[in-house]
Amino acid sequence: MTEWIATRAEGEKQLAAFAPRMGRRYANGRNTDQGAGRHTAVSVLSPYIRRRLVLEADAVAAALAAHGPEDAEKFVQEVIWRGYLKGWLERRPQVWASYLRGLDADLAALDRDRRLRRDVERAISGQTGLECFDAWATELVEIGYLHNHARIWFASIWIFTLGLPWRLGADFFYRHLLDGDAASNTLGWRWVAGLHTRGKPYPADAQNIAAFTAGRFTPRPSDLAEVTQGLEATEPDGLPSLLPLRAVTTPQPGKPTALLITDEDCRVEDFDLSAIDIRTTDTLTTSHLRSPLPVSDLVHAFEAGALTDAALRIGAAPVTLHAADPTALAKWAAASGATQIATPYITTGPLRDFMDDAAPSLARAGITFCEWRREWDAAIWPHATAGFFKVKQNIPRILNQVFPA
Ligand SMILES: Cc1cc2nc3c(=O)[nH]c(=O)nc-3n(C[C@H](O)[C@H](O)[C@H](O)COP(=O)(O)OP(=O)(O)OC[C@H]3O[C@@H](n4cnc5c(N)ncnc54)[C@H](O)[C@@H]3O)c2cc1C
Repeated sequence: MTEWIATRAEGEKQLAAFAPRMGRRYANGRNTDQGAGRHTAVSVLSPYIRRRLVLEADAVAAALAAHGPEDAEKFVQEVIWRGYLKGWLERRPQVWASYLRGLDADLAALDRDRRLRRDVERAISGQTGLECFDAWATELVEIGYLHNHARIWFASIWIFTLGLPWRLGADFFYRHLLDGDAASNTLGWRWVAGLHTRGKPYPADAQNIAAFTAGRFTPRPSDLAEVTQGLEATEPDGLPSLLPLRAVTTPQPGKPTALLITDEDCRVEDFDLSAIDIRTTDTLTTSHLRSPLPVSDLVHAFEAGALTDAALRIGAAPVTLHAADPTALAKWAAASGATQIATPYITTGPLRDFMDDAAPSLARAGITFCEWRREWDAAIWPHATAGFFKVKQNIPRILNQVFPA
């Protein structure tokens, strides 16, 4: 089993080690899934980037410094793709809410339907008999990471060959991926299903799998379903309308403050902490909120390590709150005399939902919930209104905003 060290220092060490490979080598090799323990053509930085133990801006700066804008283009685009998906879901949080409703319905069906339960159990335990799929299911559970191409093939086979409900597959990923992220995961599955770029589902193809797994897997074409249409018909109303970005209240200097660290962003030292009057600092564990089903121990362990590291870096004792009762947040802040909670911006997903549930008790206790939003997000999200193309066109402007001359 891979040993994951969930610290900023480890993430930055891996970033530095991968920087020489962020140029043409990445562009040419990134689509090949070499298998567990051999993912050297991609960075495997996602568990760090997901928690901002490594910043997107630092990864992009390293690529540009080592290779220049032309050769680093692919790597830069992939990192910005993450920001695009995050921004897209910020502008359409209804898609997250409908995922949750659909997942509840799918889990209820799983309880009722013995055959569905058997088929899902076979899929997630790697016992379908389809060698590549079974190997990816095992890699995901044992290591907590899958190559991007494997995620795409796996999702396509889950939906179209095995005919299983897509949200149960997304939930399986979310419970096991160390980089599990509401936007990247939900929208990744929706993209494969033909719900993101509507009408363009992704068909897993036997030849393509053989070519891009370096021959490790050679499924027969007849093993895989021919995909003639996606799941668009399940959402006849199309995509919900675009909402404005959520307004943010920034922490006020001078007000007694409870500083909250979550695995949404484990680099609180980047914000001007000296300007605020911090009365208490705590970490909040939230990984269990990813799913109604149990979340992998690897995910919990990575979160615990990241939170401890984040607290120690700012000289705070890593005291841990557990996100269970939303009213506990107001009690925790009030006990220290704080009138505001300060934390890095919380994006659409389970933690945001928890904070929404906490809002009434915070209001009753006179506590303002405040967030810092990073320049990286502010630069990308306004462009994340439709397809990636619009963001891609604006990459020079985005980079100018993040790295002013
Ligand atoms: C069905 C499905 C589910 C996915 N679920 C997640 C998820 O929960 N969390 C997650 O971070 N990514 C997810 N992805 C996107 C992508 O697969 C991973 O980000 C990538 O494989 C991470 O590996 P890496 O760090 O080696 O990537 P690299 O290729 O080294 O890329 C560098 C960084 O760019 C970002 N990135 C690269 N490709 C993508 C992409 N396609 N979408 C979004 N960001 C990208 C990541 O932050 C990554 O760490 C999903 C993709 C699919 C198809």
